[in-house]
Amino acid sequence: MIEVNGLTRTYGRFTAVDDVTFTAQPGRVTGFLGPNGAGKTTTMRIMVGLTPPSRGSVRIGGHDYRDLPNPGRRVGVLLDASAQHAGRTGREILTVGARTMGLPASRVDEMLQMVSLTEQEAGRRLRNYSLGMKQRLGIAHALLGDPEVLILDEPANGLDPAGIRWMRDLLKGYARRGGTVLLSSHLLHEVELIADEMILIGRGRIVAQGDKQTLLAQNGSVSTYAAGLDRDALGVALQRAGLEAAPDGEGFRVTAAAADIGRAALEHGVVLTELRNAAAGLEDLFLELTSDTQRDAVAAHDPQGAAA
Ligand SMILES: Nc1ncnc2c1ncn2[C@@H]1O[C@H](COP(=O)(O)OP(=O)(O)OP(=O)(O)O)[C@@H](O)[C@H]1O
Repeated sequence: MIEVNGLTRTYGRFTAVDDVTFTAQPGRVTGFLGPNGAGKTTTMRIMVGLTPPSRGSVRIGGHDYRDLPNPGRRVGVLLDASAQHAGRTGREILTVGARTMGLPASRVDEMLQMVSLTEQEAGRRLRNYSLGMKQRLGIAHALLGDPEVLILDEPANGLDPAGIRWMRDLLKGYARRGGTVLLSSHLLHEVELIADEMILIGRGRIVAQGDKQTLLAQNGSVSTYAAGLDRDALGVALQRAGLEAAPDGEGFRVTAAAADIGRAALEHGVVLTELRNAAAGLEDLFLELTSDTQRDAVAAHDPQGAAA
């Protein structure tokens, strides 16, 4: 388990991480999601003792990371896949890691196999690795000591679609076996499919957290598109049922569940031709919650403003 409590990091007068509190539970994949510069990397660096916090604390399995005698056996870390000796081969990097952790050399082959790096690729120097290969090696390095906690910063970066699916299955399996996974991303779709829990961060502050359903429900995203054979009659039926409806194309966007709309239509003898979930979804929620922290907010919503 990772427990982050009131974590704050300032640089001069700038606050990069602002009173961040959350828990990543064993058996779950927790996604740490936020736009560029939101404070994800800084938070993760503090977790593993690379950056001191200005305030607050992080406990991993009840301990401060720096107090762990053989940290690689407890916590697998991938912060920057390029932050290894560029002149070493992939195999050498894993071998050094295995020796430091007191693991048998056979573990290196197991890991290379697990991340699908071939014998030939493992013999290449890191400086000649593609970004995706570096990520695979970084994941192998994080998993080397069979730790119970994984902290991964943008692990999907540079992976192709098949690689992303592979990583998703790997991390889900790891969590299913009781591991704690915290992974960051600035891309919602990468996190959405893999994370059981999501922590949304913007400008150093947590703006929302919970599982997908909770996040959507908390933010009142119940919205249904409804259309009927007789548009006016449907409008009257919705109004009489006290449902909030806004005209949208041939039908209405209604702030109500499909069952309530169906009932209203039935009561007034209106034939429905379309009834579907029109909730904005997590993407919109993510952009909305972090809107004042998105540097491209104006350009994205106001193309003319962007051109001006
Ligand atoms: N050593 C430092 N000195 C000054 N500012 C820093 C330092 N390290 C990080 N920052 C600032 O803190 C903010 C958060 O950066 P961080 O790298 O944690 O963001 P991030 O969420 O990981 O972003 P990205 O998705 O772009 O990787 C940024 O504005 C960054 O410039």
